[in-house]
Amino acid sequence: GLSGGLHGQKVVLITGCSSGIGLRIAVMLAEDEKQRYHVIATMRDLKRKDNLVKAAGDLYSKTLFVAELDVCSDESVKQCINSIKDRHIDILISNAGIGLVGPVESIPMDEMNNVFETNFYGSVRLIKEVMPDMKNRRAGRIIVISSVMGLQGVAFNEVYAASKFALEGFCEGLAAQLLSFNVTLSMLEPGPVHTEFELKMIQGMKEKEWPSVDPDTVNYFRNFYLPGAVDIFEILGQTPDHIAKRTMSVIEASNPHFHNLTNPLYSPILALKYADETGCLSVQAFYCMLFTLRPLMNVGMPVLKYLTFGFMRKWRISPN
Ligand SMILES: NC(=O)C1=CN([C@@H]2O[C@H](COP(=O)(O)OP(=O)(O)OC[C@H]3O[C@@H](n4cnc5c(N)ncnc54)[C@H](OP(=O)(O)O)[C@@H]3O)[C@@H](O)[C@H]2O)C=CC1
Ligand SMILES: CC1=C(/C=C/C(C)=C/C=C/C(C)=C/C=O)C(C)(C)CCC1
Repeated sequence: GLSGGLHGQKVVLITGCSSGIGLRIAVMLAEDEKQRYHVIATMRDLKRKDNLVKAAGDLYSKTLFVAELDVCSDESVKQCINSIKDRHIDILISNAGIGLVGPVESIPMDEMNNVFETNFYGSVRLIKEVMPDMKNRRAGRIIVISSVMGLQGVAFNEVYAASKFALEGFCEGLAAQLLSFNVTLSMLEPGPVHTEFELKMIQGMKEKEWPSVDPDTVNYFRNFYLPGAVDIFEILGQTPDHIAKRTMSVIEASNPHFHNLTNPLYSPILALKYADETGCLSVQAFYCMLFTLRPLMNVGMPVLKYLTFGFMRKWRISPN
């Protein structure tokens, strides 16, 4: 069965565990020395479970169990939650998500819908199904994998950022409501993380044609944004392991925070938004870093490095 593990074990359900961050969180919790967690690692397509099963090794069927769950389907979510003993979930980790990069004018509306259906409604659907039981029991933890792009937009990622902004707004309201039921809700806001997400975001974009987009925009995207994004991942990229450790510390905290930014090197970029309430500072700085500084003298990235490493080095903070 999916649950009914050792006495006193916490039941954890995680979405999107076929790869990346979800896979690492599932395995790390299953590897807990004190075996405190009964992990239900879910994915939409069980044919993709091999990497997870291999990473879990001996723990598969001991502390880690695999189940099917597609966050885009009401039926799939209900079926999975109903299959759990007493529908009892102590810790819910909403991780499943997809990226979307490229000039807005080239993206069909149904692709935008799919991103919202997965990243926003996918989390909403899951939380809506699990939350009433947590409220009833007056206990529970919900952790949502958001993104720095849930707090600050990035050029050519408009729709992805919007889906994560939506999630942040939804969860900020809910977190306050849930406190009176002793249920905590926390967001994780990672910057770039080396997963399949990165491959899809960068590799997948290099060969792509943009027939319906004007040449200037295509030029900005291909020759300014993409190399910039490659640099950002190279300079700031974290491992899924880092995000899993951070998730673990949120789970174990007695009073978990609502926002949990995982990458101290990204914080100075985010600080631009909060340093100037008119919004001009961050919009202008992004414009300069992306379109003017970088190509002119190839100083865009040094500026970024100064913003991040320059400020942070003296406090000896590293991305991993
Ligand atoms: N990598 C990064 O730079 C960052 C990622 N994030 C967020 O982290 C989360 C995990 O992404 P990451 O591990 O990097 O990327 P991956 O692409 O490696 O993993 C995404 C996971 O989500 C799953 N998924 C997609 N659609 C659905 C669905 N409808 N139902 C269930 N599962 C689904 C994928 O399954 P399948 O294998 O079937 O496609 C996969 O298991 C996402 O929410 C992402 O937005 C946040 C900040 C930075
Ligand atoms: C190119 C470029 C940028 C790109 C940032 C990127 C690419 C961030 C990626 C974040 C991810 C992948 C989050 C996932 O959820 C900045 C710093 C905004 C400004 C300078 C130029």
